[in-house]
Amino acid sequence: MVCFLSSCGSRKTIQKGKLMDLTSTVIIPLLFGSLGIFALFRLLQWMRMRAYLQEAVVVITGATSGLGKECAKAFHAAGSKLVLCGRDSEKLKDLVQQLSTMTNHRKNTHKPHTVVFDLSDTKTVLNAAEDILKYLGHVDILINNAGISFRGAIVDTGLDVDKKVMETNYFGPIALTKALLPSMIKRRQGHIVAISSVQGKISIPFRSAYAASKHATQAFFDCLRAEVEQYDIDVTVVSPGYIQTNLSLNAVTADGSRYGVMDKNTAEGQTAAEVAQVVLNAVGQKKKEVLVAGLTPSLAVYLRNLFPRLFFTLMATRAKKERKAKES
Ligand SMILES: NC(=O)C1=CN([C@@H]2O[C@H](COP(=O)(O)OP(=O)(O)OC[C@H]3O[C@@H](n4cnc5c(N)ncnc54)[C@H](OP(=O)(O)O)[C@@H]3O)[C@@H](O)[C@H]2O)C=CC1
Ligand SMILES: CCCCCCCCCCCCCCCC(=O)OCC(=O)COP(=O)(O)O
Repeated sequence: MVCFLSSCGSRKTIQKGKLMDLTSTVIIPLLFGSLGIFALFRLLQWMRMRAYLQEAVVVITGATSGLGKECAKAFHAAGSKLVLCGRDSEKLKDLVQQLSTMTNHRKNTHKPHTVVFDLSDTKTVLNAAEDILKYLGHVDILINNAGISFRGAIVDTGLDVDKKVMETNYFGPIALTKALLPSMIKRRQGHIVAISSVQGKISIPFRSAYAASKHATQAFFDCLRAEVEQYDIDVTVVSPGYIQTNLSLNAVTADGSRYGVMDKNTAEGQTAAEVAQVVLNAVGQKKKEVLVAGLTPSLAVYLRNLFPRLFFTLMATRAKKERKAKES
């Protein structure tokens, strides 16, 4: 019996030794090897992204404010050649001045070009596209960022207001995209980005024109992605939740006037600089779509798709509550 116990003990010791051998000869080298390969892969991915953005001709609409302005800073710092678009030439000049003071010692930065046009006027959009191609020869990355929001009840809203939001958020960006697309197809190279919204995936009360324009944006650029893949052109749709910008201040209301209120959700949203970094990385990694939102807006998207009846009930309750708050 004593002899049996001692043989058991020594077998356990041998097994323990074998396990330690296996850990030191196989598991640890395998673990470190995999970590090394992963780190190398990420480094190569990062280098490829940096090379892609450096010297790329990047057109950004709505560069005078909020997310567009922060995207301008992020892409400028990455060494891209910018074409900054906006309606206000003074604001664009100020931004160029601001960018010229941002130095990046490790990168060659470029003085941006500016183009002034109104997205809701298709003729000026087409002229702008012509000018961009004339002066820069080609566009590598188009960031359709400019947009306006809306606040109002459908029953009170004139069709001219719906059209204005649609012109700015949908027809303007698609006109610019269509005008630049043939040159991208010819070069078999290009990247088109649409800054949509969580409201391109869900619809909330008193945002009809805005949510409709963002749903149309999502649909158009999803179709485009499929159609241009054969020409090696990439399409990225970015869907942010609330961002701390002037979007609510600049929103139009049912009668076409400016809303002029900084909403609590907007003021408490993500910073525009944070979202601009997400846009930069999404473009660098050629992502097809990105949802960049807090917990509630993100869950709302899943709820809309998985439990639509519950989502519709919640939205109806929200509409009643908001109407009551307005009346009191
Ligand atoms: N802020 C938020 O919570 C969210 C924003 N987004 C989207 O982000 C994008 C940027 O908006 P954001 O930075 O937040 O808002 P801002 O109001 O701060 O910026 C909007 C930009 O769009 C430009 N713009 C508006 N109308 C026109 C027009 N007719 N022609 C040309 N340019 C125009 C503005 O120019 P100007 O200075 O001349 O007015 C401004 O540069 C929009 O597409 C918006 O829908 C998406 C989700 C959330
Ligand atoms: C924690 C459990 C949550 C479960 C989900 C309940 C669903 C509640 C509804 C939430 C609605 C979220 C709306 C998000 C809207 C949004 O992020 O929009 C981004 C914008 O484009 C903002 O534009 P706006 O003009 O509306 O300020």
